[in-house]
Amino acid sequence: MPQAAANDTKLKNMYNTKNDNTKLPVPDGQLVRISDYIPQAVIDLRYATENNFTGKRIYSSSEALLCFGTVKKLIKVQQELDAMGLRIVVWDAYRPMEAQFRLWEVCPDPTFVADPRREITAHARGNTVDISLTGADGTPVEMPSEFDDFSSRADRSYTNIPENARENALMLEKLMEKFGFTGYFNEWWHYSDNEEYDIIVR
Ligand SMILES: C[C@@H](N)C(=O)N[C@H](C)C(=O)O
Ligand SMILES: [Zn+2]
Repeated sequence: MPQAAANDTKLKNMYNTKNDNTKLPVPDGQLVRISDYIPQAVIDLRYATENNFTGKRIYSSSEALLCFGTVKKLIKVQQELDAMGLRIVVWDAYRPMEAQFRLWEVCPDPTFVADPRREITAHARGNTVDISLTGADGTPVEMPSEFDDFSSRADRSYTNIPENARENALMLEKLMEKFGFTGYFNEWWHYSDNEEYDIIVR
């Protein structure tokens, strides 16, 4: 069987690894731990640390969660990266609305933080991820800016940045789009799944 078909079969047969004894298929809207399905991913959940633009720990848990439907797409992205010796870095994933309000208090600028008073924001839908890349040994791949660099360096015009950084960000963008994600113009790291799910929070 060709590799791509084998991977699809594996995805279709995927079960919730946490409750494996139940053998129940996981609904696409179920929030699952990314690391359960993509062990190669580097989980660096910044809002679970003080290393973020607020300088405070916003999340009590360091688990990076996404809807299973979105994780299935991210698995395909990682499978292509495997062949290049690269790993995804997850800087943020599911973000509860309370956390969105805390980020908004510190940076009430809708260019860089979605306004939680207006809508259920993208990260709170469980289908949005803040992502970068490392090499196989965890060495960061050069990108246009640091995470949450709230300046024009972060936008997808990819101007006034080193050529390598532009090429790397564009490679990631092409791959994410191939598997059903759309990037947010003002932040090269922020991608939403083109599908939305009826989110099931554990
Ligand atoms: C705060 C930043 N990491 C981010 O995710 N911004 C977008 C616009 C959001 O808040 O949804
Ligand atoms: Zn984001």
